[in-house]
Amino acid sequence: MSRPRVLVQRLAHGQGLKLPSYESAQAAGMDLPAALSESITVQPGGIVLVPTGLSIAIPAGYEGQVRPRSGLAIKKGLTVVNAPGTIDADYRGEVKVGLVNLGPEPVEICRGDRVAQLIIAPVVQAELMEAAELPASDRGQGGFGSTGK
Ligand SMILES: O=c1ccn([C@H]2C[C@H](O)[C@@H](COP(=O)(O)OP(=O)(O)OP(=O)(O)O)O2)c(=O)[nH]1
Ligand SMILES: [Mg+2]
Repeated sequence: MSRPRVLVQRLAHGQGLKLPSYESAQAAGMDLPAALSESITVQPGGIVLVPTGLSIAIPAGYEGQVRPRSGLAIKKGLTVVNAPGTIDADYRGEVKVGLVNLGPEPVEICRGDRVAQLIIAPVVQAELMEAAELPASDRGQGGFGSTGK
């Protein structure tokens, strides 16, 4: 499968940091670095918006998803507060990572730490068509556990 080309611009405060890359042959995500000038500590329950020092241009028909790294989430409780974050193809601002500390201890984040991962995925834009009635289905209005445990 051909790879969509994503342009990446390193911002001034991202200079010197490693560009995100796929760390294994079939990795789905590229880790995003924290482009902090100095370390920060996220208190339990605290939310921080972490710069990556990167702006990207994703081709039309794709999106970026900012997802947690499982190691950080499971070991420390540090996860993406709006997971999965959405990077629109037409967004040219800095990619930022919203993190929340769900763990019991403060978590320190240092410059260069890989705090989340970026997935490039195809998207479709639908056409909404207003209708007075919807076509019947077997499920109907059943949901929220209607099929049992
Ligand atoms: O984790 C994220 C989520 C979003 N963004 C950037 C890229 C995205 O294209 C833009 C808008 O995101 P979203 O649509 O989720 O936020 P919004 O609150 O709806 O803002 P807007 O009104 O600007 O769309 O913010 C990030 O850098 N990181
Ligand atoms: Mg939006």
